[in-house]
Amino acid sequence: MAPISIKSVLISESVDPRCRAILEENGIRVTEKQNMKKDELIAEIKDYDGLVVRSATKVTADIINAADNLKIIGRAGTGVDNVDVDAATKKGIIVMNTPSGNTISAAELTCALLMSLSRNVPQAAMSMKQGNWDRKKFMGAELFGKVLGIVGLGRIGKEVASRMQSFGMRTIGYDPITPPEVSASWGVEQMSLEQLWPQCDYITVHTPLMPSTVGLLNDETFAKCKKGVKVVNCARGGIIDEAALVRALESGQCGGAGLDVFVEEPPKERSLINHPNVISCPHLGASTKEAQARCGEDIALQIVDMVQGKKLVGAVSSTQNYFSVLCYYKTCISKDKPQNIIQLFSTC
Ligand SMILES: NC(=O)c1ccc[n+]([C@@H]2O[C@H](COP(=O)([O-])OP(=O)(O)OC[C@H]3O[C@@H](n4cnc5c(N)ncnc54)[C@H](O)[C@@H]3O)[C@@H](O)[C@H]2O)c1
Ligand SMILES: O=C(O)[C@H](O)COP(=O)(O)O
Repeated sequence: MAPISIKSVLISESVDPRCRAILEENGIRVTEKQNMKKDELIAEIKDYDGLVVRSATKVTADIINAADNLKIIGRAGTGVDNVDVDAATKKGIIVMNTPSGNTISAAELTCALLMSLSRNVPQAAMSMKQGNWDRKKFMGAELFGKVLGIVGLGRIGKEVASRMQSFGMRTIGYDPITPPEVSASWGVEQMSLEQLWPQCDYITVHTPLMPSTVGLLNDETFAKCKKGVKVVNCARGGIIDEAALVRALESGQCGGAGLDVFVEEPPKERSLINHPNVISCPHLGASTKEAQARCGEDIALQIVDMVQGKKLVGAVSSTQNYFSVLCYYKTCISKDKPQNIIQLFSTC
């Protein structure tokens, strides 16, 4: 690939210091500025060739349109739903992510929420802090022998499956791209969502947020589930419709929810978070030392590879790494024929 000149990079969120160090070692000037207001970003973005973000910076079309010199948007993490990939592609800006860097951390948090839901750990801990000793109220249920439905059998879905199988859970799942024989080799039986909903004691979602996954769990699909099903969302707010979830919790159709992500972050609407059967975290899936070190390092190395004209290999390992692979190739190779990556993916 022809080298791409990147002299200055803005890091707009808390990214591991290795990111800055690697970029600077390679002669790239780095500015770190957190909590920038949208107008500030619009005013300053023209000064940079590269932008490194996590999930909090909303890289909207108006920011991209003001980014006269931007060549790359690097997402130190997985989801790129906070980046207007379409607008970036039209402007010839490459969008890259580091999708495998936080897989294990997100999978481990998902398992922690599943276990916490089964044994009411956060509620019991809170009750103890309040001076109580309530052994009856927090009666739980074993995970052993229960059915876990995994919607989205990519990197994280696969890691969740193997961990929860070790607890004796039966794992079933659905994914429009991962072949059933592949997921079967990791012990996940694939089936249609219609078949999956009524069988699950627990459901966890691990899809990207895109039009086809918004509200995957809604009033209609909750009604198809077992009464008392427990759900976990460590993927993106909105994959489980929040208003439908409140209604399902109120009616008892949903017996509990473990949520790491929300439509609005931080959420202003408190009815979900305050519900006694909801346990929640402030988007902590990738918040481990290890995940942050990997993501910060990976994104810096990927940028340096581009500066040096190297082919992007990095974490690219399967068709599921669609943002890294396709955005890279479509902007570098098919610049004359920009395609909407999300549409392309959802029609695969
Ligand atoms: N909470 C966190 O901090 C955290 C951390 C890492 C990743 N995530 C999020 O987790 C999600 C999954 O990440 P990943 O690395 O496993 O991604 P991945 O690309 O490896 O897997 C996603 C899978 O979802 C499948 N999929 C797409 N549309 C679907 C649909 N309609 N129904 C069922 N499956 C569908 C894809 O085929 C793919 O296999 C992303 O949204 C990501 O942003 C959150
Ligand atoms: O998609 C991701 O990588 C996760 O949601 C993590 O987001 P964060 O980098 O803002 O923690």
